[in-house]
Order: sequence, then C-alpha cells, then structure tokens
Amino acid sequence: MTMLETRSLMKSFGGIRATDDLTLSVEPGELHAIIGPNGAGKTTLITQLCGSQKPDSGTILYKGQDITRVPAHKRARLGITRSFQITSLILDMTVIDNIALAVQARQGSSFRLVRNARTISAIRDRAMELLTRVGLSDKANMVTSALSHGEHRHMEIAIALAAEAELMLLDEPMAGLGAEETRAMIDLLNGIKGQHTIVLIEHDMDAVFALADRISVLVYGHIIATGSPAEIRANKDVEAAYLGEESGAA
Ligand SMILES: Nc1ncnc2c1ncn2[C@@H]1O[C@H](COP(=O)(O)OP(=O)(O)OP(=O)(O)O)[C@@H](O)[C@H]1O
Repeated sequence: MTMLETRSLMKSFGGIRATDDLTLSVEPGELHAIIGPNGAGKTTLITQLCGSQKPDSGTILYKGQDITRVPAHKRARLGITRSFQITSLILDMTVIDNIALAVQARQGSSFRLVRNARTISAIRDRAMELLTRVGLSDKANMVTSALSHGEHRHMEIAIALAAEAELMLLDEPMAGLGAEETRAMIDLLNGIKGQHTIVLIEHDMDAVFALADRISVLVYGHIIATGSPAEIRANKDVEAAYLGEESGAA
C-alpha cells in the first residue's frame, strides 16, 4: 500500500497558487526528496502533509486513509512527524533529558506519573540507545546549549526517532550546517533510511542526490517530474526549470 498520497492538492494565498494540482505518491520505506526553486511551494506542501495548514481542495491519503481534515496532533498519533523547522530542544536541560522527554511523550506518561524507578531507567536506557544511534552518547550528560548546531540537528533526529514515526517529514535538515556537519547528517540519514519512510525537503543538491530513492521536482506548486536521481538528472524539463538555474546560482 502507498504510504502517502496527495491527489490534486490546491492551496492559494491571495492570487498565488502555492500548491497547484499537486499529485504525489510516496512508497513505504523510500526516501522521497522534494526539490524546487525558492518559492516553489515546498514548505506549503509540508505544512499540509503534517496538518498545520489545510488545502483549499484535493485529498491527502495516509496508508489509504483520508487524512485531509485530520488535525496535526492526530496525524502525529497516526505516525507522521515533522522535524527541523520547529525546534523542540530545551537548551538548559541535559542532552539525555531532552531525548528522555521525547521517549516519555511517546509512551504517553506525564512527569507526575513517572515515579517508578524502573520506568525511569527504561526511559533513560531508550534515550541512551537513541543517542548512540545518532552518535551523541558521549555528550549525554552535557547541557544542550553547549553542543554545536550540527549536534543539535542530530538531537532532533533522535527526537524524531523517539516518536517511532512511520513517516518522517524532514524540512531542510542541512540548513545552516557546514560541509563536515552536512556529511555527518548525510551519513546519519543514510543509516535511518529504509527503516522509516522519509519525505525530505532540502536545498543541498549533493545531499538530495546522495540520499534520495526518488525525487519529485516542484515548480510553481506543481510537480513537473518524479523519478530516480539518475532520471531526474537526465530530465530536460527539470534542467530547464531548476537544476540549470540552480547550478548557475551555486
Ligand atoms: N502564509 C502565506 N501567505 C501568503 N503567501 C504565502 C504564504 N505562505 C507561502 N506563500 C507564498 O506561496 C509560495 C510558496 O511558498 P513556500 O514557502 O511554500 O515555498 P518554498 O518552496 O518552501 O520556498 P523556499 O525554498 O524559499 O523555502 C510563495 O510565493 C510564497 O510567497
């Protein structure tokens, strides 16, 4: 079954069609990147997928279920999480406590209810396991504000993993990262790939082509092409609409 599907999605702001007859299909386990020039409507699409904005018309299906009118918090419960544009890190808490909070939220227990020492140690064990997965176990007891921007981004991935989301919407994970940090993030996402379905919005084309199973190209709110990285690279419409312009600008 298709993990995520949009059918003829439309969203306008005044006279601007930010999403224009957008039809997209994301298969289970794939990393599907959405690329497009500035203002193409990538953020507007993600906000409709996570439920923070409603389309004017069209349909969004998640595992075959119509979620077009399902609010964001319920989509999160269904297994859809969005990361990066909204940061959820508490800077004056330790690294492990930040992740433990996310693990606890997933388990549905409030602070007051976590009295039992075994529960606490299970939450911390799980948090430590996630920190190990994102390469930050040695920083577990540091205060979060002492970590670099790149490390904060790895923490965000640990938080997304804590939610045990089936569908991760990653909104520009490479934004603001240096070359080395970008490489570390690519390695991390490569390790996660396949275990979760990922929709990735990213401006860094090297990262997109290194990670994506398929790429959809968005121009003026409309998907003009979907295909493997090799197919997208060879697509003349894409080159004309985007990649040519982008490589000129880079
Ligand atoms: N809340 C809003 N009110 C008015 N216009 C909006 C709003 N949100 C987006 N737009 C317009 O919709 C179009 C698509 O914007 P969007 O931010 O989705 O593009 P984007 O592809 O994410 O851009 P970028 O790559 O620069 O982040 C743009 O023309 C933008 O100005």
